[in-house]
Amino acid sequence: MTFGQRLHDVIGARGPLCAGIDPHPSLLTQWGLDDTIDGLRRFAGLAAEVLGAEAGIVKPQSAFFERHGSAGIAVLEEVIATCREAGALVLLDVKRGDIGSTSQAYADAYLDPRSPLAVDAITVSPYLGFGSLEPFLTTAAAHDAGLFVLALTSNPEGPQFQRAVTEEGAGVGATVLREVAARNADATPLGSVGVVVGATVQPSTQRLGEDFAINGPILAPGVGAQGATFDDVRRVFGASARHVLPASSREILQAGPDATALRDAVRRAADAAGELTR
Ligand SMILES: O=C(O)c1cc(=O)[nH]c(=O)n1[C@@H]1O[C@H](COP(=O)(O)O)[C@@H](O)[C@H]1O
Repeated sequence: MTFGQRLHDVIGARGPLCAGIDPHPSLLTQWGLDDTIDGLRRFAGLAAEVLGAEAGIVKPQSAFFERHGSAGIAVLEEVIATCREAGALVLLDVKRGDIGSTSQAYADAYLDPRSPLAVDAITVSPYLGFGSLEPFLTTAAAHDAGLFVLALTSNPEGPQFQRAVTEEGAGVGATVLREVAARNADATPLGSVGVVVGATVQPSTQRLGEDFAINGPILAPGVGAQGATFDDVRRVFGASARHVLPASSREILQAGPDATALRDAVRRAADAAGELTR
């Protein structure tokens, strides 16, 4: 079953919320935990158990695990397993992208089911050119995994490059959207190649040819801590909002460490996200 098919099914069953697991040191402190491997294990363990049982998609942020070294990566492996056993798809946020031969090694690390870090999908960066993503695209297709290509990111610095115009006269972000749409042509019910477009972006650039009808999923981070709301998702994406995975990390996680409060927070977010598909 392709990633697009699995995603379509999980959205039908649980809704489109993408709940992030970002073990920020400040959140560990807020949960009464130390910024140590033990603190990370307890934080991420509870988050994976609760979010994995409620959200359709869970998105661990790799850097917050990597900063604890190899023991942190081992916790990430446990988080991936817990979420998948609980029925969620795991989208690992690693934002990889390199020359083709190196990208192949990254693709093997995250998309080949034989790897201990294999997940359902990862985030990738097209800064080395869309063609540099070919090893990711081929490997993802071979293993029924998914990709989310950065297009118009949620951070305020993004437009400097992403709204620049290429030699062909299109916006850089629009070019990413177009390339992804071509990859998803003919896929049913949903393509396996997604894009990242922040829920915070200003919908001012239709003149650069941005078209969100990519026949694939649109990851929209920025809901909550970065100031965007679920209403913003509807406003930014219009008719394409039903293919959007609104993503929120800190806003949900700060409800812990009480498991019931955390569960309530993710359910509230999942309900609001579900409204977008109606
Ligand atoms: O690829 C991402 O996940 C991502 C892309 C983007 O444009 N903006 C963005 O915030 N993210 C990630 O989404 C998460 C947002 O976290 P919160 O701001 O706490 O909800 C972080 O892990 C970011 O690294």
